[in-house]
Amino acid sequence: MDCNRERKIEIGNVPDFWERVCASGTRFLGLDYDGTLAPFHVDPMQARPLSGVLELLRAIVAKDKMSVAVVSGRPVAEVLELLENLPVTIIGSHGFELRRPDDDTCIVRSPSAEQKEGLQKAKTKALQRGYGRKLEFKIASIAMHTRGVDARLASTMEESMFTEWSRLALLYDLECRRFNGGVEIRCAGWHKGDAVSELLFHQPPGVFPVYVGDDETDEDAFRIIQERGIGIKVGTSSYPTAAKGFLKDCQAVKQFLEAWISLTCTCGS
Ligand SMILES: O=P(O)(O)OC[C@H]1O[C@H](O[C@H]2O[C@H](CO)[C@@H](O)[C@H](O)[C@H]2O)[C@H](O)[C@@H](O)[C@@H]1O
Repeated sequence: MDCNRERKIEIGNVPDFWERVCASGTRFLGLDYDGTLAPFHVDPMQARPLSGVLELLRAIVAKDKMSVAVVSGRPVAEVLELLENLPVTIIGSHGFELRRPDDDTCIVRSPSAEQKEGLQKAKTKALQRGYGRKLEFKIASIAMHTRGVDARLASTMEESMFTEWSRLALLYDLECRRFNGGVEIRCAGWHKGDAVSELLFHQPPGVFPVYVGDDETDEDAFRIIQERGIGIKVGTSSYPTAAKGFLKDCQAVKQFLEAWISLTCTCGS
């Protein structure tokens, strides 16, 4: 990896981003997966990082594997497969799973009995509507995917499940959230932001956190770090965001990673 060439993509809305990162003694980088490291694809297991991104991640991890984490709504096992077993901390299932780079075991937060009952009812509701083939079952949530579905039908599906699942959420300590390409009902009380906060607790005091993500679920992480670091939103926002900076798309994220590497080479990590 060429460390000597300066490559600094501009971070929208934060013109002094690289100066601020460089001025910090230690940094932590949190990266969302879908829509951030990998462009969307109708088939979730075909959503691969852009060419060259895995190599960049390997270089960042080789420098300091404890200062970076991939934070996803996907199960850890899927992220690990898509990242070709990259030895990096992975937070999966919106924070409910954690896998450390040196440990094959995955730490899982279990939903309560009440939440499990609610998820079961949520499954039944979706099956009754005939959406079974669009469901994804995870440790603490059920997602209904609509990518690839005709836009009007997708909207009908999303609205109906959002309404039904929101009712159930109130009764079973769950929450219903929209995401890019569907709707998800998931356990309340823990999210990406909490999981990132837990990781930061084990970082050196004064660490400067940067978090890059594209989706509504990343807002929890943006909020957690906003007082002490910088959240970067990928793409344009159709809702208010707690991120301070912006990157256009996954290609821009790749350029960001290149700049991050050259930065840690020139001003230390
Ligand atoms: O937190 P993320 O890493 O952004 O994960 C969010 C969801 O990503 C996956 O779904 C999304 O990407 C798929 C592949 O491009 C796409 O088909 C789908 O429409 C997107 O919503 C994943 O399947 C979900 O489990 C994650 O929650």
